[in-house]
Amino acid sequence: MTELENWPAPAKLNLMLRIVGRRPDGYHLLQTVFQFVDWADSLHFRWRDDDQVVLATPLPGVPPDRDLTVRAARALQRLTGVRRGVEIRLDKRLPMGGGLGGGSSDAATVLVALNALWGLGLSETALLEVGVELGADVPVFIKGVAAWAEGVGERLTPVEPPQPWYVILVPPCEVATAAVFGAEDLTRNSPPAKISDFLAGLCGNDFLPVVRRLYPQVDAALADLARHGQPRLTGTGACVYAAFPERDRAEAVAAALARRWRVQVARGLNRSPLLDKLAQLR
Ligand SMILES: C[C@@](CO)(OP(=O)(O)O)[C@H](O)COP(=O)(O)OP(=O)(O)OC[C@H]1O[C@@H](n2ccc(N)nc2=O)[C@H](O)[C@@H]1O
Ligand SMILES: Nc1ncnc2c1ncn2[C@@H]1O[C@H](COP(=O)(O)OP(=O)(O)O)[C@@H](O)[C@H]1O
Repeated sequence: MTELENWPAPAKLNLMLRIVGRRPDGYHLLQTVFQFVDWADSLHFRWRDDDQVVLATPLPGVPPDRDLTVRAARALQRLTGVRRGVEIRLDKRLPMGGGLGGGSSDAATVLVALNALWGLGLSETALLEVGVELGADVPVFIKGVAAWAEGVGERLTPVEPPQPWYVILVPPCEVATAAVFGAEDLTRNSPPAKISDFLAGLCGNDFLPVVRRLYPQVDAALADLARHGQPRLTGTGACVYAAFPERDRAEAVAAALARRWRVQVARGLNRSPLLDKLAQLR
């Protein structure tokens, strides 16, 4: 049954990221811009006769009970009391710990898909509340539109930046988000920017110097990419990317870098393919 299959969970890029303060609980207050790309995990569901949530495709290094897909489905069961079970199959294509938000996107897709398929009728606001408990990046994937984000990333304002072709390099390392947030030399007091500053190209990523220092492979990827375009870091990395207006140019740059790096060409998207999949149900 195709409505249970091929639910997309796209990657995001952080087009800028500033750290503008800290909450009393130590969490950092950010300003960031999220845009999706057409590079995605894919999720498939199968109903069960009991009320268990089972992951048929566990990820290396992630106990199934900790997997964000399983946690998302169980959060829906707890919230609504629904007594339905599901087997989840995850085609994992996005690198983990790469700053592409794959785990958060998987969680958002489970929330949106099961809310619809189980007929739970939860509002978007209710889904966003469940989502942010699973991770700060989950809400933007639920909303499914490119956004300027504040707070820890949950206060979202839609934006429509250009949708270029990106060359994304995947360095062979995972960045420990908590360690980078905890680095002594991290800038934590950037002056708040405005959306117009971002649109004028004035904002970078405050994590860049720290991640370059701690992860030589990220530093090398940025240097290689700089020979072809303007390199940027997504989130806390490890992935780095550069934008090109033409697909052909992006493909040529990717080909030049492929000997040394895992590389992916992807189109920027201001609307998530998850919204299109959901619309097909209606
Ligand atoms: C930096 C961003 C930008 O999109 O993404 P990634 O690079 O991870 O994709 C996100 O804000 C990542 O948010 P989230 O996905 O919730 O972070 P987690 O890995 O759960 O956080 C790990 C740890 O980092 C610290 N942390 C995280 C977020 C935040 N705003 N302030 C923090 O201080 C906390 O110590 C937290 O326990
Ligand atoms: N379904 C999932 N996909 C990816 N990572 C997951 C998932 N569930 C839990 N995780 C955990 O979340 C961590 C961060 O994953 P991910 O979202 O891919 O990276 P990032 O936060 O850097 O963008 C992983 O290293 C893994 O331990």
